[in-house]
Amino acid sequence: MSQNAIELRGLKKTYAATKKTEAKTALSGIDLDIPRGSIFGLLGPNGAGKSTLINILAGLVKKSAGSVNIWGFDQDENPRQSRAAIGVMPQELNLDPFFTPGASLDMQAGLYGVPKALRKTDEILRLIGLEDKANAYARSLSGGMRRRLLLGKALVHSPQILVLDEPTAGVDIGLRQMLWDNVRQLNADGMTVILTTHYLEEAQEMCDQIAIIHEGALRALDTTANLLSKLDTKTLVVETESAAEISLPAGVTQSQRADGTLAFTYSRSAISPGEILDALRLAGVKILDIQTEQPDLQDVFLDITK
Ligand SMILES: Nc1ncnc2c1ncn2[C@@H]1O[C@H](COP(=O)(O)OP(=O)(O)OP(=O)(O)O)[C@@H](O)[C@H]1O
Repeated sequence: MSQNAIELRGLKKTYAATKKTEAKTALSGIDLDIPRGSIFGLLGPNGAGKSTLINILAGLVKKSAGSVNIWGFDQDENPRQSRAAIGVMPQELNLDPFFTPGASLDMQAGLYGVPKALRKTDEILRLIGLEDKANAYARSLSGGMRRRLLLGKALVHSPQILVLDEPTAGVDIGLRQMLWDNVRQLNADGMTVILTTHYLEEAQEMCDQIAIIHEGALRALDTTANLLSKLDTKTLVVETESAAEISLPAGVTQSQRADGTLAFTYSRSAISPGEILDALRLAGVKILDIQTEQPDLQDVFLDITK
């Protein structure tokens, strides 16, 4: 059996034209393997095609071409099994206001055909910290509690793969921490996690592997560490006592930051920070403090999607 949780080949999606809108190609042929057991980040600017991809995985949007294999099951040949392998926490808070969290989880389990004896309603309520709200109406829950309930609903059928679409958009730090603790725990217990987020620091911290999509195409796919090491630029930040005319090695750009420090950006494969410091000394600049800055995921992202 395949060692990948998800395998996509030539995945395309074109939304049909309507009276008001032209046809729109959201995915233009994606080949992608997502390894089992990983926390995988799907990143891209607004409109890149992330939600389309996730909705195709969830069986909510019909692909135009290509193949989707989920946990070894081809989506066209085995739609039921491939759907059962995946749980999706959607972006929108689409909860029925008249259901209690307990009833909501129970009904979702019923929709997935989980027999009553195998339902884990109490266990899930505990995991998402809503055991004391089991019998409260959804409309009385705070936004954060509703989001936790959506996570719970994605888990009722014990899927092998959990998909989180912008799980932390607009949530406070406490809830964000709780969601990530939940996700780490589920992943440690063997669940493959796929997430989209606009918070790049979060992706950098959480994900083993990252795919960047832009305008419907896959632009980068690598481990987070490799993506970060690919960017060759580095910055040396120097606090000086006095300004001076500095004759810098070719390829180094100098700028002044708002706090008065000088920033020198250079290509680390071509220049060493020692060469920049030598140039500063030669110009008679007195150095009070120095630090270097590595590129972060935001730099990688901007480089790829510019
Ligand atoms: N139902 C639809 N009908 C027509 N076009 C659509 C539909 N859904 C999405 N699109 C278009 O497809 C493209 C990709 O949209 P998608 O929602 O997949 O992007 P996204 O990467 O999830 O963006 P965001 O980060 O803003 O959520 C966009 O140009 C969008 O306008």
